Amino acid sequence: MKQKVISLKGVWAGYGNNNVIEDINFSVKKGDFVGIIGPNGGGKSTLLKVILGLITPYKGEVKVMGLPPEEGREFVGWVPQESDMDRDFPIKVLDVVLMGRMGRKKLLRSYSKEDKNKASEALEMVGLQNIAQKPIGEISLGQRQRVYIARALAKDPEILLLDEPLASVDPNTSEVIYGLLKDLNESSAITIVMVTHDVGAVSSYVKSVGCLNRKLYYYDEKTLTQGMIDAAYHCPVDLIAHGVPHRVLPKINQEETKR
Ligand SMILES: Nc1ncnc2c1ncn2[C@@H]1O[C@H](COP(=O)(O)OP(=O)(O)OP(=O)(O)O)[C@@H](O)[C@H]1O
Repeated sequence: MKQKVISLKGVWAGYGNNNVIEDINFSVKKGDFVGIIGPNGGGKSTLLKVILGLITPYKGEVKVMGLPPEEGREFVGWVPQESDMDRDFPIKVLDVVLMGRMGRKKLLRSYSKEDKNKASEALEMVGLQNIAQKPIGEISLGQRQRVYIARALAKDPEILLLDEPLASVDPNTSEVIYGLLKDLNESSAITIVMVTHDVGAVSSYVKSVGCLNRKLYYYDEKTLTQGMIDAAYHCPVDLIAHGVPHRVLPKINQEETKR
């Protein structure tokens, strides 16, 4: 049986008195590619932060690589949501990727030759080695997203967590990046958990899916049922998006849609 690399048991978490996610029971096996979808404010980012140990749950247990998340995140590459950045900030693409190496040791230190090699390899993996010396503010949004993925890969992660990596990226670039993630998952056996609003991408690229709206509807299967979607969104959502038909949606069972 494949090793569980992430495991959450009876996890409740939120901010102050605002409980956001409820009774989450969820595990991810090595080599899986999990897509997490759900409505705005449903708690998707919160779930990722719990896995990273950035938020301590009110109750329940979280393990990453069999360790408490603060220790397990040593093995996790993290691609956060694109945030506003100062385009004039004088930092080069390679410097951004090198930052991924800092997470490996708690102490600040200067970069070693190995760090520099790993950063260059990561840039090569995302096809951007040719712009290593460009200022980060001068590249496109799609390239920047690939740089952030390279920063996560520079850490040599076992697990990659991505929070809507392709929000506001054009469809062609999205396809390239999803293809890259699929390849990393298949050829480098990196386990991936990706939050996305892109149901079409979920249907084409991931191996298992979950819907999160305070509660997680996840059955460790390749199929996403209309029942799961309706339960999470509390309203019918058309799964057949972006012209990608029936990849994950089995024939809708009338009984299930009524549930
Ligand atoms: N730092 C914070 N402090 C207080 N409340 C927060 C904080 N971050 C998120 N929340 C609240 O927690 C709830 C869930 O937010 P979260 O970002 O996890 O949802 P999400 O599913 O990722 O949403 P989206 O799809 O819009 O990114 C929201 O009501 C949000 O306002």
